[in-house]
Amino acid sequence: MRTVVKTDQHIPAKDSTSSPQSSSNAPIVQLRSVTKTYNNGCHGLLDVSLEVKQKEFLLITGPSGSGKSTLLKLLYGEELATQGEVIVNDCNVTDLRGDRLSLLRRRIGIVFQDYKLIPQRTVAENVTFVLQAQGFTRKEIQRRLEPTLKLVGLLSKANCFPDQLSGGEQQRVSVARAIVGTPPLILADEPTGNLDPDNSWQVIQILQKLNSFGATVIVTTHDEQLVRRCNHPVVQVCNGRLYRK
Ligand SMILES: Nc1ncnc2c1ncn2[C@@H]1O[C@H](COP(=O)(O)OP(=O)(O)OP(=O)(O)O)[C@@H](O)[C@H]1O
Repeated sequence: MRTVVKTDQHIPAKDSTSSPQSSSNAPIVQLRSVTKTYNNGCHGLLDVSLEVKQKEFLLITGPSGSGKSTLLKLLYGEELATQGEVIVNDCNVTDLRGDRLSLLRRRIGIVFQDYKLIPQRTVAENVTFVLQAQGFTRKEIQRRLEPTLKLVGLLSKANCFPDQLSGGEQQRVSVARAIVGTPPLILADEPTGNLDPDNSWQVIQILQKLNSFGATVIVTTHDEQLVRRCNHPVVQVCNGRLYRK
């Protein structure tokens, strides 16, 4: 059996005024004594500290309602911490608004649990939509599209619409959309939540490939079997508190 250790006692936090990190061993994500209390008084996270180094592949596990999604949402500024500091790419996310928050999000690929695909757009359009919004040239978009669809095994489905795809295929479109801009940080919220074991493993392998190319990957899952199969570092969230497994 694995030992469970409270991370908020064991994971060091760095000074918030530190200069930009350049070493590949530098943290890309830091949570320092973070508490998130929602407006209705519900605690999403309680006094959580965590450091994730560049190029790490971290799994966040825990039961439904424990705080996994809250943790990821704090990292891309969808939710703001009630207390503590959330540092991503040397930026204090709590202080970011407007353009500066958009800039940070461009450097984060997000795989949503419910895919969030646009039903009226094809696979190719769903994947390239974000690049267009970010001002990539048409040539650059075309250069990126084919290898990305190939990587997720959907080249032959480029012109299909989401409702013509299986759940696993739709999830892989959402993975393609998250990675096509080659972000240094990928956050995947239950990317295998609705998938069978084969499709789940396929998605994990795609994320592992991106990780081998240098991306930091953080994946939430409640699938203990998948956690054992992956053999990556794991932290567990229980009732809003974080433990290292
Ligand atoms: N917008 C919100 N307003 C109020 N409470 C919320 C909100 N979002 C989440 N919560 C609460 O915060 C706690 C953590 O929720 P969160 O979605 O982070 O859990 P989770 O571990 O991701 O769950 P699941 O595995 O079911 O997705 C839960 O008690 C939830 O009810």
